[in-house]
Amino acid sequence: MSSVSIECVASEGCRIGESPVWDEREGALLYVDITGRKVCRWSPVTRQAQAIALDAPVSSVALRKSGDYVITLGTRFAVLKWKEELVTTITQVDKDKANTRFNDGKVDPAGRYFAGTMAEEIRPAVLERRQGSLYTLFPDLSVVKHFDQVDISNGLDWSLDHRTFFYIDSLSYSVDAFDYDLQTGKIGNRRSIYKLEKEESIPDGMCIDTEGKLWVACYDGGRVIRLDPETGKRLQTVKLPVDKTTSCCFGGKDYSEMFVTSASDGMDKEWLSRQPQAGGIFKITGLGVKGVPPYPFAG
Ligand SMILES: O=C(O)[C@H](O)[C@@H](O)[C@H](O)[C@H](O)CO
Ligand SMILES: [Zn+2]
Repeated sequence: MSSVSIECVASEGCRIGESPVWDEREGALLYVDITGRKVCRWSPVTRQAQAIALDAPVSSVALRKSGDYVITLGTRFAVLKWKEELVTTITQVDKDKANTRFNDGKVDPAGRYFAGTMAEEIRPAVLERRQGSLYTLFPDLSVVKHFDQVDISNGLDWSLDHRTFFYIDSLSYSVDAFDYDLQTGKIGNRRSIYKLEKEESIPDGMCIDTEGKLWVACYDGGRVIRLDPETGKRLQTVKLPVDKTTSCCFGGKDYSEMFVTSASDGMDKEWLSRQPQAGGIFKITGLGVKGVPPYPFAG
């Protein structure tokens, strides 16, 4: 066994850190602070994070083939030009809903941007239920809704053979799988592959490693867990020094390091004083596995 070590690399304290993505072109880690309304880019060279402030909750960020980034902002898909600090709306979803916003999103192996919505939270994990939907933004900029009735649309990724889509609706306390058609982007045959145990609390963001195993950040569980989607067994638990771990991705050299985002919203003074790194970004080394580079949006 290699020895796992954990370091807090950015302690600026996100309100809800989310959507970590390794940007190989820049050699930097992208992430968002949803309620802090910022897209951030952390450089391992300067050990500093730059941030762009936005006018609405920004819940995910993804690479774009032609350069720039794409983001989910409020209920909009948008383009973010980093240097110009310019946001251009692509399209809006949930037009029939007054109180929703996008949450987690990720690009599929064919360059389609998947992202889901949820009702605005009254406080963490407390919200009007079944208001969310899962959407895809296609490279031609059309949008398809896959299903509705989602509580908190969250982590997503694809199997290494691209034939399975993994998805988390947090309040189901389950990690689900769908059959995936890479040609069309269609999903079907939903089933649960893992139910969280009590102390693991709420499943949030996730990513896949090069052995096809899933890593799930457990919100209020203070950990990431590694799951075998074939057997439904948990293979490993890595505990972090903060409770509100929200998402994870691989990055750094050869995608051999894991980055974990966290949140501080919903913590009182006493809780925050026990966990001063809440809202920080953590780097885990020595896991002995690598990740899959993120796919860029093809539109
Ligand atoms: O990080 C996210 O995905 C949500 O935006 C958060 O609000 C939490 O996950 C949620 O509160 C716990 O389920
Ligand atoms: Zn999340």
